[in-house]
Amino acid sequence: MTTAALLVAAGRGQRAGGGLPKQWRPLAGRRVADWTLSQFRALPEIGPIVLVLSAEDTAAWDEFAQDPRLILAAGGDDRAGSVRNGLAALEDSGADRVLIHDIARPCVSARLIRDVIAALDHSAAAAPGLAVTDALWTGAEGRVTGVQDRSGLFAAQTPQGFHFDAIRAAHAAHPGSAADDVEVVRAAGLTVTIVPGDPDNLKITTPGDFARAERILGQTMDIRLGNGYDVHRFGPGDHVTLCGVTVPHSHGLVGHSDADVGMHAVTDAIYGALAQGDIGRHFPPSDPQWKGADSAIFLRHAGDLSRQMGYRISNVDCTLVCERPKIGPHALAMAEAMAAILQIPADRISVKATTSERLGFTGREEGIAALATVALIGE
Ligand SMILES: Nc1ccn([C@@H]2O[C@H](COP(=O)(O)OP(=O)(O)OP(=O)(O)O)[C@@H](O)[C@H]2O)c(=O)n1
Ligand SMILES: C[C@](O)(CO)[C@H](O)COP(=O)(O)O
Repeated sequence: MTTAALLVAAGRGQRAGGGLPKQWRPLAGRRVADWTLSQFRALPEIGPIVLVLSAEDTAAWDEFAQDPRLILAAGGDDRAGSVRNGLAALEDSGADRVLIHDIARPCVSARLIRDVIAALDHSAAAAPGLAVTDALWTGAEGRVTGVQDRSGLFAAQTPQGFHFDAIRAAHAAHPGSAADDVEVVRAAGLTVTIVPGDPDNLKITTPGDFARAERILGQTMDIRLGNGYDVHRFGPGDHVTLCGVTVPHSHGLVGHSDADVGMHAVTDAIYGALAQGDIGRHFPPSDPQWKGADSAIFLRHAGDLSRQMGYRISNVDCTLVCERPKIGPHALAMAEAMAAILQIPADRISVKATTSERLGFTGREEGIAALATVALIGE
């Protein structure tokens, strides 16, 4: 079975205000759309992802066209039109099932997505619904005019899941507007299974919803910290390599690789945050192929592993401990070198130095020590 995700992101977000359409506005450190996308990307059960964009959002088209995982489709006049265009874009993708989701629901959980997929094993259509728990009134001109029986009422959420042929046929047979895709398949005579919804899976609709979504995402943020420490002794030579930068010096550093003590500490901090051992485990010093190796290989591996495990590097702080050489004039270049390897902005990396007041092995200039801390954030 191949399950596709179809994310509708072509709305203008007029009720949310704020100038920019709501899906492109920041939320807890990323854009709303990035949160939603990353929830689907992270699940191995999800195959192709269609992102439906408005023709007006030209910067988004340029940005997402670079992403090989995504199929882009143009938005329609309303949500249903956007869904139809997204389904057409999936025609040759081999998808048997599709989950249709509002990009404006960034707090969707992996649990909910999986529950909808599981329900599709025994139903051609399944969607999350929240049983209404508040009393319901009718009202006019600011006054209650009546009460409404709430029994059997549900608030509809997304992702709404369907067998692909069924939803394609239903939309073709009912090409008008509809509040959601459940309405479309019901008009085509399908039975829809209700999966328990999630109160946190709100649709950002009005300005106040941003603060609520931020609180929810803040609570569920998966943050991992790691530390790294390394030491290399001085030996003969005329330069040292520190955090990827060649610094002229009266001695070199001795090691199995290029002895880049700073980069080793940062690499170990990333492995530590991921609970994936240390450099020695991934690149054993007993293995001759790493003799004199460029430590960028180690750091790149740790950065790639972090992405594969679903974490982005939030920031890195590295301290070099030595009397000499002076680090300050090279600190920015060091941050930039490691940022290029890790594919993160240079202002998320700090390299600084301290002496040990001529105490101990660093004080006696027998070698250089390095400490590093990293923070990883689950995507
Ligand atoms: N022509 C449209 C209209 C809506 N949507 C998408 O449908 C989802 C649910 O719609 P809604 O919350 O109403 O979003 P907007 O239409 O952007 O909001 P508003 O009605 O306030 O303008 C959103 O992810 C929105 O981007 C879409 O892809 N194409
Ligand atoms: C699809 C939906 O999110 C289910 O609750 C909802 O129908 C979208 O409604 P809107 O009027 O487009 O916000």
